Amino acid sequence: MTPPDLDRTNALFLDLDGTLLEIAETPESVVVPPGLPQLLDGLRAELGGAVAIVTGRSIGVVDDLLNPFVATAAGEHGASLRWQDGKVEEMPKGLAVPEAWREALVAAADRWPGVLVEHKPHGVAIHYRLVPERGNDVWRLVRALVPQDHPWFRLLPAREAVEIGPRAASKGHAVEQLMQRQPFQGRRPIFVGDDFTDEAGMEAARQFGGQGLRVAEVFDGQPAAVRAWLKRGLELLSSRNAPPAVSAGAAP
Ligand SMILES: O=P(O)(O)OC[C@H]1O[C@H](O[C@H]2O[C@H](CO)[C@@H](O)[C@H](O)[C@H]2O)[C@H](O)[C@@H](O)[C@@H]1O
Repeated sequence: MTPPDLDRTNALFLDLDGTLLEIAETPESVVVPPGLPQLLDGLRAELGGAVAIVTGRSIGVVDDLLNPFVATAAGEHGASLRWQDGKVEEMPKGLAVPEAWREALVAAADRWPGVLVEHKPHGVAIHYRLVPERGNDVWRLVRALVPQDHPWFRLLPAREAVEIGPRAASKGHAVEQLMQRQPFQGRRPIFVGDDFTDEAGMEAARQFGGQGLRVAEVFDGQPAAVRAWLKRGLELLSSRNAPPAVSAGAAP
């Protein structure tokens, strides 16, 4: 499948890791390609503001990574939502994983060199990319901590990681929320993602008459190809907006 040409009726919902950014060995070692913040800013200007980052990262980390671009964003898989006017909503407010779980994960990471714990305001991720052979131990531990029927929290499989986060949060719900307000309302959403948690975002985009694009299927698994598509999209949108060229000698 080839990705669609962007047009002015679109809204963009973009996942970060594995979609806009190449996967790195650790969460901190991702590299933001030069020009990406400016590319996102240009798209936002051409799409009347309708560009959102929908990610598992916290919104604070998104700001650090994409600086100086300050995104409309859903962070922690939809547990927090920042609207275009900068207002942040937490869903549900004040809910964070129990300290005892964080401590158990940190203690395990101390015992298992290479296993990393990433704390977030609502949730926590535990990564085993550096030591894939620890994957089973990590999963056993988180399953013991978080019962399947826990009323508030649930496990989310991630790429060489597993996360514990609020049960009520989902990227699909985040897209639904954003689509109900300007500047997204009434547009045709395109959600681009690479991971299990992105599927709900893609489904929500389809429900609103748009598309969900899987990086593996549409972009050969390459974030660079996603960025190239966005760059072409920006050129297309800007050229359609440009005043018609006047050839020499033509009437003004
Ligand atoms: O929703 P996303 O924007 O795709 O974020 C999902 C998680 O991405 C990060 O972890 C993943 O990327 C790391 C850097 O490339 C990689 O080292 C790790 O193995 C991946 O699981 C991030 O650290 C998490 O907080 C996000 O939830």
